[in-house]
Amino acid sequence: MAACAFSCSSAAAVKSAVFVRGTESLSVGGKGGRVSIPSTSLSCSFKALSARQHGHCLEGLVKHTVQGEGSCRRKSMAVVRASASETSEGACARSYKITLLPGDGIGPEIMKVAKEVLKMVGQQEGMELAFEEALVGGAAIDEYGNPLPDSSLALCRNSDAVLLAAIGGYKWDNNTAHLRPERGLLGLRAGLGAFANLRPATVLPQLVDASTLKREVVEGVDIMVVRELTGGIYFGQPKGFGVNEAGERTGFNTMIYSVQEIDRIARVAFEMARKRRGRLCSVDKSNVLETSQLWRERVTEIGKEYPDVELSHMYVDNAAMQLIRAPKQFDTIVTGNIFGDILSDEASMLTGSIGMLPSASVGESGPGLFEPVHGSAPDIAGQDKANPLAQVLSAAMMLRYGLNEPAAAQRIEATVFNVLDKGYRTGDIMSAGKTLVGCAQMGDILLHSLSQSTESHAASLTA
Ligand SMILES: NC(=O)c1ccc[n+]([C@@H]2O[C@H](COP(=O)([O-])OP(=O)(O)OC[C@H]3O[C@@H](n4cnc5c(N)ncnc54)[C@H](O)[C@@H]3O)[C@@H](O)[C@H]2O)c1
Ligand SMILES: CC(C)[C@H](C(=O)O)[C@@H](O)C(=O)O
Repeated sequence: MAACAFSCSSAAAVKSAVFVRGTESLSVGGKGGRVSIPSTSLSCSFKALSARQHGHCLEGLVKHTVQGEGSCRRKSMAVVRASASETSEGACARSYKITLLPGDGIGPEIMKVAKEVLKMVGQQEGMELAFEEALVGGAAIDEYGNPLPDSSLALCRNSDAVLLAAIGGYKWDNNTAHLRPERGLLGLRAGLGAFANLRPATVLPQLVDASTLKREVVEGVDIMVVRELTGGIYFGQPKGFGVNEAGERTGFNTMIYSVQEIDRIARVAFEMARKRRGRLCSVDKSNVLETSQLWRERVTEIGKEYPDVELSHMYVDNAAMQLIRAPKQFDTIVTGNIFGDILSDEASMLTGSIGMLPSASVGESGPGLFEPVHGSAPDIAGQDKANPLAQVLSAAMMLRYGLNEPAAAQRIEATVFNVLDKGYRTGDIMSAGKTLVGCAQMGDILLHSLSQSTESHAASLTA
């Protein structure tokens, strides 16, 4: 596994113009936090969030430790990795262990595309990518009677990054709770400590008309939803089924957040907002819920550390409405687990399709988890109709946020951009005058376009 060090100052260390615009650097975990998302300058921070020189780099997201200025110069980047090996060209190869979790439904179809794209971009960027696959969700229930076998979690934990497709399907919908695919996903997120879920919703110019909303409403939308992922009502105890005084069956869950859980996700969100357009909207239901009252109080308190970020608060019901009414008012949104689940799905429709939205889930230590926002789409599984772009873009987020390989990430994003520019569309984003393709064909087109990409071409899209 890669233990790396890097210190780069490259114009080619790309700022993505497309999907994570302006979010080049982000430290997770607050003061003393251990995860840093790479910046355009590819220097890392640790402890003091503002100390973005070189020095400490994250242990955590990529389990890397900085060892000083790189001695291997590749293209315009100075990169050194403890495990770097010499390639036949004498260039430094960075080695990464990536666990792939294809999961269920359309998962295997879209993962196949993403894997091929990663293989090609790995060659182009001089990375050694070692892939291992494991079962999770329904596929793991079928094989092992467990939606998250210990072996799958162990493999993930021992990776540099985890790329998940999606889990779930009709077949397992009536299983008892511990034998549901969703339980595997939640266990994975918790098991990796991936508490911060970054869900960008960016309307690409090519897809403005794919949205069900009016062009003038969605054009230019660029929102980052920062969703708390390992707390709240999803994990609160007690939960279960019972019987009330009238003898009726009941079901109950507990929505609970601790100060520490709120503070750390708030810091992630403030950092994110600071790197974007400097506006953070915290979404809660503090007019009703005590959990939300604490949430609002703590977010306001943490906000004092970020005087440069404009903080606002909004009730979740209003936020759901405002996202449709005037989505451009939002820059960065921070919210709890269940509100984030719902709002990010809603935000996906601004962009045309949930099939376009990637996500990154990161924690204070351990590898990050990268997955599309969408589910296993059982209604179209096995029909070659799935849009693989959210999966491919999740792979790009993995490269940028999980492996600190922004040039490779940007190369993928530019390729997606190009393919859309040329008019290729899967069914979910199809519009008049465009060319309808299936999942596999979209993969072939991506590979063809990627094979023709050059660094200068990729960089020109971000200029
Ligand atoms: N992260 C995950 O693994 C995840 C996320 C959400 C839902 N799920 C699970 O997925 C299953 C189905 O859930 P659902 O139907 O509510 O949500 P879904 O996201 O799977 O599908 C919703 C709709 O969007 C379409 N869609 C989704 N992804 C698409 C893609 N890449 N290309 C084209 N169309 C796409 C589907 O065909 C469907 O019509 C459930 O078992 C659910 O628990 C898993
Ligand atoms: C499948 C389910 C557990 C999951 C969630 O609710 O978090 C999904 O909806 C998502 O958004 O990734």
